[in-house]
Amino acid sequence: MSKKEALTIDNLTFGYDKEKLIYKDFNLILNRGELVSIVGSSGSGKSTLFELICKNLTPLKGKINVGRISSIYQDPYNSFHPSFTILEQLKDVVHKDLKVLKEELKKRLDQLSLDIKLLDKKPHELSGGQLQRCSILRALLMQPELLLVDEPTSALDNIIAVEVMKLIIEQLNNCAILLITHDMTLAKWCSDKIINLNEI
Ligand SMILES: Nc1ncnc2c1ncn2[C@@H]1O[C@H](COP(=O)(O)OP(=O)(O)OP(=O)(O)O)[C@@H](O)[C@H]1O
Repeated sequence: MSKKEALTIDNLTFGYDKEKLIYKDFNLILNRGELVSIVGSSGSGKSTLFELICKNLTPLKGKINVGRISSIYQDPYNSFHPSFTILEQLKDVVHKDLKVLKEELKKRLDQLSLDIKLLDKKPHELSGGQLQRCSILRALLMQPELLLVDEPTSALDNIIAVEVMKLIIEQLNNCAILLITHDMTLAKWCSDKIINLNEI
């Protein structure tokens, strides 16, 4: 994998049932700075692709090479530990001195319309939208090479959703983004390339 590549998928073949393949000799190269959207009807294999990239599933054939990944999922309650505050959990993934982290956070909190006081709360004390913005914040602080984004704005209202997508896209200087979405307007607006799994 060259330095500019964040993800390479070579001849991926996979099906939960070997007789019923979801991917057959599927190829994808995603370079840093690119955003590729994955669209397709329900059950077409969008989440399965993320599971394969995260190595939670093993290909039947083919190879996936990937650098440091962070993910933003639809349901943020599953991605935070219920017993710790948001700040404690951000500190754990970022490995930065608290003072340095707080300086960096000040800049990002405004962009995400998040009040600093929320950081001292535990996940269940936040609304779904607030917690989703915290999961976006955490993913961005991790400085991944590949950002996996699954319907990130479904829990947000429209105005915040556009701001949040803009903030995610600003990360393109440093990393590649693979976006799962049902929203074709959003995909057309932000993607370098759209892969329709109904057509592979
Ligand atoms: N753990 C599993 N075991 C067996 N089959 C599965 C498993 N997970 C998903 N599938 C099947 O694999 C296919 C692809 O599922 P996947 O969840 O990747 O689709 P999707 O495109 O993400 O769907 P949606 O848009 O509804 O979230 C579906 O037919 C699904 O029923």
